[in-house]
This record gives sequence, C-alpha cells and structure tokens, in this order.
Amino acid sequence: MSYIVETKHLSFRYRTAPAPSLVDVDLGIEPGTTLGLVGESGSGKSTLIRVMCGLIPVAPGAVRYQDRDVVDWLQQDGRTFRRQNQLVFQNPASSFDPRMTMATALAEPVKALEQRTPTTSELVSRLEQVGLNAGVLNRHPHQLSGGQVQRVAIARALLVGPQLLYADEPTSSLDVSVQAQVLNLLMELRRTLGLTLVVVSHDLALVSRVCDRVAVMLSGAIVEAGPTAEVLREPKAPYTQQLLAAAELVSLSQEDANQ
Ligand SMILES: Nc1ncnc2c1ncn2[C@@H]1O[C@H](COP(=O)(O)OP(=O)(O)OP(=O)(O)O)[C@@H](O)[C@H]1O
Repeated sequence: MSYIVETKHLSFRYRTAPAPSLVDVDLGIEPGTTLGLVGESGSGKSTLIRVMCGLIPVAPGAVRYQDRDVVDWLQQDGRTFRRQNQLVFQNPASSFDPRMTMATALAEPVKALEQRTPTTSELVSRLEQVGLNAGVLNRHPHQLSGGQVQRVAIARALLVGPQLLYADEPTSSLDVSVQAQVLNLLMELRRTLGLTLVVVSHDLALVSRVCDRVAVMLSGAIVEAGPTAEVLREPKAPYTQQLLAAAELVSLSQEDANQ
C-alpha cells in the first residue's frame, strides 16, 4: 500500500505537559482520500496533524511524506514540503492579521514559499475557485462573514499548490447553514484538484458525511480506524461505540426539535 503520509510508532510529549499527547500512533493515508480524525477535546487530534505537517518537530523515522522522512524534507526541501502540506484552522478570523487586506494576506504564503509576488489574476482565480470574487481583495477580515473568511483561508492554502490539506475543525466556529457549504466546498476541491484531505472534528456525524475513512483518537492513541461506513456500522472500540451513541442522541433530539 502506498501512502501519501504515514506515521510509525509516533509518540510525542510537549515539554511542559505531564503526559504524552501522542502514544504509538500508526496511521497511513492514501492519496486522494479524505480522512476524518475524531475524538474528544484533548485527545491529540490537533497535535497529530501539526506533527504530520511538520509544524511540531519530532525525531526522524516517525513521519514519512511521499516516502521520505519529514525531518529530511524540512532540512533539505522545507519550502516544497510546506507548499504541499497546508493547514486551515478552526477559527478563520484568528488566521488573519486584522490590519491586512485580504490581497496582502493571500499573497503572504506565496511570497514566503515561492519567493515571488502572485498576480492579481492568480488571486482572483483562486477566490473564484472557493466561490468568492475580486470584491474581497481590498477588504479586511472584519468586513467579511465567518464563512467568507474561511473561504479566503482555503483559497490562501490553495495558492501554493498543496497535495495535502489539513482542516482543523474547519466549520466549528461557523453557523450550521454555513458549515455545510464550507464542507461541500472542501469535498468539491478534493475532487477537482485531486487533493488528499484530513478533517479534524469532534463531530462524528459530520465526518460520516464527508470522509472515506475515519480514525478515532482517545488519550493520544488511535483506538479504531477504518472505512467510515464500516466503523459506523460495527464500531469495535468501546469509545467509538460511546461516540456513536452520543451522535445518535444528538440527531434524535434535533429531529424532535424539528417536529
Ligand atoms: N502547546 C502545548 N503545550 C503543552 N500541552 C499541550 C499543548 N498543546 C496541546 N497540549 C496538550 O496535548 C493534549 C492534546 O491536545 P490537542 O490540542 O492535540 O487535542 P485535540 O484533540 O486537538 O483537542 P481539541 O479538540 O480541544 O482541539 C492535551 O492534553 C493538551 O492539553
């Protein structure tokens, strides 16, 4: 099996933390697929994707991207690695400097990673790809809605040509109606650009709608992983069973509320 990114016996502890945040994580992601990473708050989801995309350094041998060690990538060809591995964060407003226009913010990663200034038509064509237009270029973050800012964040990631897009709770700060639109956009981009997508969420229902595979985390370890439909149909780990029961309760109460 060839994976675009793979972790082997990956363990990690923050210097100031009393316990490890990742414990012996073995995970492989096939190119072009969408993986949902679920688990309660503090289970290690954000730490795992930060390690996988090279933001938190770990010892050599623990993470491989395109069959090459991530530590080696970062030492030899860090810019290429960072272009290919992009991250979109939970709270779109905090990803942008409030004093910058969207045009300046969009250009930043291209300047840093490709050492050139992108043309306006490049910026506009990426904005159009995420359902926005040139009108946002001169705006500041507070002049846009949360959903629009999240779309700009996705456009900014796309500008450097990623292969792998990590989305850390990409919709949890958005209104419910906007959440579906942003998720649909991510799915469409995956299809049209052939991206591999990792979506972090504590929401099993959301993951079940959009992800081919799911990995369930608890206390820094992956307690269950597999095709989403299989995991949902026959969850093996007691913790996955709990998560599923909680998700079913939520959807039942939503049905009640709609009646
Ligand atoms: N910078 C840090 N320094 C020390 N400990 C940290 C740091 N960041 C996270 N942790 C700890 O690592 C563990 C995993 O945190 P992490 O943010 O990866 O979990 P998570 O599943 O993404 O949670 P959430 O859904 O709340 O974002 C937690 O116990 C957390 O307190």
